[in-house]
Amino acid sequence: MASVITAYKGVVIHSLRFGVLEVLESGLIGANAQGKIVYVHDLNKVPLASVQYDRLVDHGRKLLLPGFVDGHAHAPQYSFLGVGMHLPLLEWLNTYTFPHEAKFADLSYAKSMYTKAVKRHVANGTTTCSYFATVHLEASKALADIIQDVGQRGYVGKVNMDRNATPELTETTEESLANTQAFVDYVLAKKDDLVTPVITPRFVPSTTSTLMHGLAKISRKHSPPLPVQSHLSENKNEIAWVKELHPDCANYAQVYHKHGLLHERSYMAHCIWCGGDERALLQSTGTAMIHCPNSNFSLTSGVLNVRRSLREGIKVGLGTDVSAGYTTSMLDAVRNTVVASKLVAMGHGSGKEPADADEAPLSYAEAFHLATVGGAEALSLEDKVGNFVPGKELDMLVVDLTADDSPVDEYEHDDALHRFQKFLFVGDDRNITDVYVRGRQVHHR
Ligand SMILES: O=c1[nH]c(=O)c2nc[nH]c2[nH]1
Ligand SMILES: [Zn+2]
Repeated sequence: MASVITAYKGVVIHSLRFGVLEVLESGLIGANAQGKIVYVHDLNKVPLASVQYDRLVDHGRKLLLPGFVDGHAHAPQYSFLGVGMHLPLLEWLNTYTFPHEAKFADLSYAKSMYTKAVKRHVANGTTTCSYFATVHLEASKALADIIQDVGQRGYVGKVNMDRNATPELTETTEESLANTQAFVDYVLAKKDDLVTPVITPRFVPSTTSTLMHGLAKISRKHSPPLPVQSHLSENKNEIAWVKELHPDCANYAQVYHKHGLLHERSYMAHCIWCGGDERALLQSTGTAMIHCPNSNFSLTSGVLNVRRSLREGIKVGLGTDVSAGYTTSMLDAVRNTVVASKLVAMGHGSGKEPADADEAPLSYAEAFHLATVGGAEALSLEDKVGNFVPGKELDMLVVDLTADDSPVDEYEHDDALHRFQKFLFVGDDRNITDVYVRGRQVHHR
């Protein structure tokens, strides 16, 4: 029997290629009962009467956009979102992050905080999110359960730390590996491909060589390997510390590589200060960068030259980095990506190379591509999400610029692209009326 098709009518805007948007003023997206996109039509060319569907949802002048992919967020850090923005990385970790993360030993506290965090990300239009949990096994399992209950597409990792953490957060190497294996087994036993376990060494200073080797082994036991997420070259003091800990390695990225942690399903937050050799290593291993500009400004870490990384063939996605970044909103990541690229264009990029000052800033279409398709590529989800290409799954936002409490005004002279730009730069979660993941509605306001 043919699958039931639901057709969504509205103003369809999505990114086909870097900087290339498709805009359908009168668009129609069809999805089957499994949530797969079966067609996208331009109703100015194809009459509605000729299209097959079982149910029509008419969103009128509302925008239909692909959901955002947040490539890097710390779910426990939602508990102090907006606090501590006056400190640089290492001081911020010791003063705020570690004490707050220690509280996730308490499972009922963890469940309550993780529920708030995941719902807030979804309400802001993040249909796919890659989360760090904490070192705690039970709380990490609870985060995976909550992502599944809410219906978000989630990548989730139990964090590993067996050195240079506070006593409450320091695991033994054996415990860290055993609990990671238990976490992976727990998530895979769900047999739900919306929830994926991720190997999550916090960063080089907090993981010993033995632990890094063991984690790589857990990842590479699978084919394709389990995803690996971590932090790389964020802050100059952090980089100097890594050099002290691993004097035999030429650079920071080389430490992960030497331990087997860079492969086609690895993605690293920040990468601000990566030199040419490190970037070449990321490119050749298929490791993606997750650009988190709000975090990079907030912790005074630096400014990544995104266009150069893309030109060199490195996959780039965007992240909020909650709560070194002070919002769950990927709209903010889009805006700050544009701002960071303008700083680079004005010669203020980090790890400067002569070409920096000639770099063109990123356009809104390019930044939106990174927040959707780029993130999907970074997480190896490009065959499933990122845009509305038939065969992919329907992860979609319905955006109403005329919502009662909308922060945006629209006028008769605003065409679809003007309205889209207004949402990107002025809109917020009040404009996001509905969120769908794999064709299932997971949020409505
Ligand atoms: O932005 C960051 N957030 C963190 O929690 C963290 N841990 C190590 N390095 C980090 N960077
Ligand atoms: Zn982070």
